[in-house]
Amino acid sequence: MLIEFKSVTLERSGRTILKDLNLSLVQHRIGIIGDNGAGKSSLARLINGLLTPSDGEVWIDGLNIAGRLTEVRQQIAFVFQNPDNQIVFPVVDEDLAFGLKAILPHARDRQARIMEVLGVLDMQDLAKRPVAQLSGGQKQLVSLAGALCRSPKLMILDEPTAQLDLRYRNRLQSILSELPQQAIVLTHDLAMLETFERVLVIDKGHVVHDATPSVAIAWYERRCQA
Ligand SMILES: Nc1ncnc2c1ncn2[C@@H]1O[C@H](COP(=O)(O)OP(=O)(O)OP(=O)(O)O)[C@@H](O)[C@H]1O
Repeated sequence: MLIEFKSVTLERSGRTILKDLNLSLVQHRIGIIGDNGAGKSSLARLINGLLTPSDGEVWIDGLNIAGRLTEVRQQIAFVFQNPDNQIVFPVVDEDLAFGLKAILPHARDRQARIMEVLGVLDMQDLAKRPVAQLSGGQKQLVSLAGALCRSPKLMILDEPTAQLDLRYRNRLQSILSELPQQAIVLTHDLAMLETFERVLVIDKGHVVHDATPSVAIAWYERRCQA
């Protein structure tokens, strides 16, 4: 997908969060890094219409997303930093099935898809578990499974490794490397992005660096040491 920010400014509660952003995002793997509060999540939420620009426009594949939110959200899966924002139903497979209802009308097909994706994540044993009994990392994986089940055109992952142990963090990295879809990853786990095509550094609502991972990460690390 081609995601374009055209002179986008975002204000919330009277504060300018993002200022006059002009961006064209088309690469298969894009990382977004920056300090806490820099504006990464806000930028990502503009892409699927969870936030609306105060000024300017966000376009996807040549069309302004304003007024096309249902269509845009069918194509873009957003995995939130806090999985509690995403998981609605009390049992894992019920929650995953709900997200699939519009795509797979037959319960048997939904269950097959769910077990396939849980298998990829090596977490089939969680299918019948109550969500309330899951650890933070397991909930993060259920959110990820929900996104993968729907095979969206674009996945936006906000801090996907924040609660994962090393084994699952590495598994996520390998899943991402094989995922056919486009992905935008917001993270403080800089090593995750080494194989990406492009990394943006956000600071105080501006894109302050935009380069290949090795260049952008080295720039950001130097800046953090200064
Ligand atoms: N509802 C809101 N009203 C006012 N300001 C907000 C609101 N939500 C977020 N902000 C502010 O917007 C700024 C950017 O927040 P955002 O969550 O986009 O940052 P981030 O780069 O994703 O941070 P982190 O790495 O800590 O997740 C922060 O200063 C935050 O306090």
